[in-house]
Amino acid sequence: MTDSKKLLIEHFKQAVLVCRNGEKVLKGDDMKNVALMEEDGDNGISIVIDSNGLIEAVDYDAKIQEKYNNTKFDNKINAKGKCVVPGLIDGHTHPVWVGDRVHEFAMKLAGATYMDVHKAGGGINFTVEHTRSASEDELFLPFKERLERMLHCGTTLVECKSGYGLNVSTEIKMLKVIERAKRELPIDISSTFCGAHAVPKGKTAEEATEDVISVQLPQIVELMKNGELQVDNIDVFCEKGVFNTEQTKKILNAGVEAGLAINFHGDELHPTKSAELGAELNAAAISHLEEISDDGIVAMASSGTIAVLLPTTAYILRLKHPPARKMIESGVAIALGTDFNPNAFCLSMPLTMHLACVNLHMSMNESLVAATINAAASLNKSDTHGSLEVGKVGDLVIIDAPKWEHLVYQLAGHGHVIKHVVKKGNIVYTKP
Ligand SMILES: N=CN[C@@H](CCC(=O)O)C(=O)O
Ligand SMILES: [Zn+2]
Repeated sequence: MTDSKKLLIEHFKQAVLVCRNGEKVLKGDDMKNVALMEEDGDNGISIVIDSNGLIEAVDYDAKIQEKYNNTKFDNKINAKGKCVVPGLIDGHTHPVWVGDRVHEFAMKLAGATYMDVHKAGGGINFTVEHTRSASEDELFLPFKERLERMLHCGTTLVECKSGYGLNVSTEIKMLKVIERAKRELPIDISSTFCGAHAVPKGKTAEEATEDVISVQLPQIVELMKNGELQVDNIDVFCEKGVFNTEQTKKILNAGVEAGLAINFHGDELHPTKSAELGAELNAAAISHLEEISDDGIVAMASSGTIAVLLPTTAYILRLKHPPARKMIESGVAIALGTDFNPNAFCLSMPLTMHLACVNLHMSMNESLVAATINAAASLNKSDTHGSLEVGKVGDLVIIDAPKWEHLVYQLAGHGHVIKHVVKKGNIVYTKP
């Protein structure tokens, strides 16, 4: 009697493992060299995914055929001439909301800045109004569609924030909608409480800080205790005119006391010494960092805090880009995120990787590392995600091209280039 496995993918041309020796994060020159296997003449490469959806073997066809000769597979894919990369990981999104902001895109194209729109009552506060009055079902449906579109772009693990409630009932509603997606969709989610995403109308920043710490967080902790919510990270928008460094520190510390990992917005529109603060607090990750200081770079390199860079933000808002090269050369680990939100409507990691290459001057290898193992590390998940190594989840993307780089090179071409997306050994998307 032979045991059966979930999936065999065979005969492919390149397997981009990303890591080979269980590395949890890649920095500096190590971001340049992704671990890769190439077919050897007629001997292609195969991957076996076991009945639990974990990677059991990655090797040349001949070796796999010999070892698994008598094994039954639920599914087989002949990937001759194709390439395989790990499932992509989106390190930063705001995907739970209703009420688009296409009108604001027009305003920004006409010259308004992000803060002009925000101060005029638009921006986050516009989305808050719509999201507060939506039911859980009304929030879930567009969220589900967005997650499905992310999956079709190759994303198999995504960080999802609350933050369009700014009061306890709507923040909890958003986090519950995220829990429902975890149950119903074949995508892994790292859930982030971002009750300090903006100062709600009618409150000062000081009052909002107090509300997040003394009202919102304790109720979320109760729901975590009784199993209704499973929240992973705490986030704050640390920015001039939003939450200052002192307020940010208080909220992040309260999050840590509640058992959450620090993963916050900082140094985006103005320098706020967010990088220095995150390093001091041993943050898992800081996002944006367009305005990071030289001291901030040094501090993040020594604390090991991951920089989640969001090239769509600077692109859409015509801001200066974060100094990715300087950060990489100084030893800061870089991850990437789409920053999907009503201001930056981008669900595609391949497009984000392309922008990172062109605008942040990253190489394609660096962009893949940033979209896999380093993004996993920013979510404390690089033990299980982010590379094609034995024992990790069987999440991968099969690329219909002779080199994996076509995923990045073909600008907005992911719909054509991605043939299959596999989540835990299940084929969850096949190009029509
Ligand atoms: N900067 C703060 N938060 C978002 C924007 C959210 C919004 O505008 O709705 C970001 O990461 O870009
Ligand atoms: Zn954001």
